[in-house]
This record gives sequence, C-alpha cells and structure tokens, in this order.
Amino acid sequence: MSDQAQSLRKLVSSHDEPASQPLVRQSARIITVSSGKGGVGKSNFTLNFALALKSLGQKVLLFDADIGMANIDVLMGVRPKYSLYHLLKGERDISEIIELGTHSLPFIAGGSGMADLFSLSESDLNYFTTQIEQISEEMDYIIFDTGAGLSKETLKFITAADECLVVTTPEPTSITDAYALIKVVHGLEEDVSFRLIVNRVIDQSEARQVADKISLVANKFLDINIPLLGYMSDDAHVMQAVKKQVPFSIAFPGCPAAQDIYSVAMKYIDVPRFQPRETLSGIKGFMHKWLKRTK
Ligand SMILES: Nc1ncnc2c1ncn2[C@@H]1O[C@H](COP(=O)(O)OP(=O)(O)OP(=O)(O)O)[C@@H](O)[C@H]1O
Repeated sequence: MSDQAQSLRKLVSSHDEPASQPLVRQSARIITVSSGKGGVGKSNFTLNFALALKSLGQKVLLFDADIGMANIDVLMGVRPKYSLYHLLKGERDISEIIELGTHSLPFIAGGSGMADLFSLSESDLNYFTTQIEQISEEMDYIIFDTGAGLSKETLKFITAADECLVVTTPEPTSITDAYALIKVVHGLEEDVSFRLIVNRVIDQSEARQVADKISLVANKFLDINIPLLGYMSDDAHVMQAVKKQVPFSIAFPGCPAAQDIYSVAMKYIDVPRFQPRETLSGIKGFMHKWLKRTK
C-alpha cells in the first residue's frame, strides 16, 4: 500500500474498526444534498447528517461543492489551510487537502478552487479524477453539499451522483423550487434517485404532507416516486449553533433538530439501500458522468 493510501486510511479510520481488519470495500456511495431554493437549511442538514453517519461508524467524506457560498468550514468554526484550489494547482495531493473538522470529520473545503474545477485541461481533469477515485476506496459515503438552484455546476454534480437528497421547507416557494429541481435533474439523467428532507417542520405530519405534495406531482408528471427520508424540526438551537460556529448536533445534542438528524442517519443506513449496492455507479460512474458534462 502506498504512503498516501496509508495516510488516507489513518485519516478516515473509525475508532470502532480494528486496525487489523481487512478492508474489502466497494466504491463509496456518492450523495449530493441540494435544494431548489436557497436558505432552506441544506448546509446545516448536510454537515450534521455527515457527523451523525460518522458517529454511527460510517466513513464519510464531506465535500463542500457550493460554488458561490461554500460555508461548511464556517459552520464548524474551522479555517482550512488548503482547499480544492491547492489540489487543482498541483500544490497539494488529495490526502493533504482533506481537512479534519468537528469530531475529526474529513472534509474538503470548496472555496475558490470550485470555480477552477470547471475550466480544467484534459490532463488536469484526469489527475483530479485519479485523486478522487483513490480516496473513494476508503469511504462508505462521499457527500457533496451543492449550491441551491439550477446552476450548470450544481446540475453537473447532482446528475453524476447516485442519489440526491432534496431539502425543502414547508413554504410553498420552497416546495415549488424543490419540484423544479427534481424535474430538471430527472430530465437530464433518469438514473439519479431522490429522497426528501423536509426542514423546519412543526411535526412529522407536516413533513408527510409536504412529501405527499411533491410525490403526487412527481408521480403524475415524471412517473417517479420521491420518498420522504426524514425531517428536521424548526428549532431555535440551529440558529444558536450557527452563531457559535459549532454544528447543532454537537452544540446541543439533545435538541429536537439533533434528535431528528440522528433518526435520519439511522434510517439512512438501516433501511435496505434504495438501490442495490451493485447497481450503484460509485465514484467511477460519478466521475465518468461528471466529466462528460464538464467537457
Ligand atoms: N431546523 C431549523 N430550525 C431553525 N432554523 C433553521 C433550521 N434549519 C436552518 N435554519 C436557519 O436557516 C439558516 C440557513 O441555513 P443553511 O445555511 O443551512 O441554509 P442553506 O440552504 O445551506 O443556505 P444557502 O442556500 O445559502 O447555502 C440557518 O443559519 C438557521 O438560522
């Protein structure tokens, strides 16, 4: 095993996995978290969802792919030394740009490098692909926090991934925009599956009502099901945690939103996979599709 592969393994290894256990892994599951409308709680959900999965023993890499508004580092109160920019400029390799955030969550800060990602030469793109494929072998999940809306860059990430978790609130504008996102992505790439996260709800039945509305229309016009993965309560602790720059599930572990996020993470890993594992395209499929749309 190369030095780089060894350092990556060390970086992502979870405390409950014995060092001697052989790692027979398939490619990581590639998830994007997105929303039609901005400001619906997508980044807070993504970060705390990744932390919850990690605390459940999963190996997770969080990739801040929100081009204009990368702020995962701000939510954790950390200042990353390196970002994607340094990888793309050939100044650092992939293991060096993976920063450790709250509770040692591995993440790649987006920042200015994200824009460069879309104007790389063929050979630089190949280098980026090889680097990303290398880390994927060490992960269970790679989660991309994408920008909100229908920008070309966001759509490239979503259409290349295995699954998109769509975050919406119960507001009609947010619901309409969530459906618009699903419709556009589905029109571009039918293989992407969707699940819904309804944020800022009073209770489960409100989340169910929102999910039913979206599912009904998606069923009728797109002939697809959009299951509800889970919800997060409207909870003042979220804003307090944002101000403290500590993820809410760590700052206030017993708060309603934190309890909800753990339920979502447990459901995510417990429920039989939405697609059988063998049919997932994994990082190779992701990079193939992503490159196709980037060239
Ligand atoms: N469950 C919640 N309860 C109460 N407030 C919330 C909740 N979720 C999010 N918020 C509030 O919404 C704000 C925006 O959240 P966040 O930055 O996660 O949204 P976003 O969708 O990622 O935004 P952007 O589109 O700018 O990337 C938070 O700072 C917080 O104040």
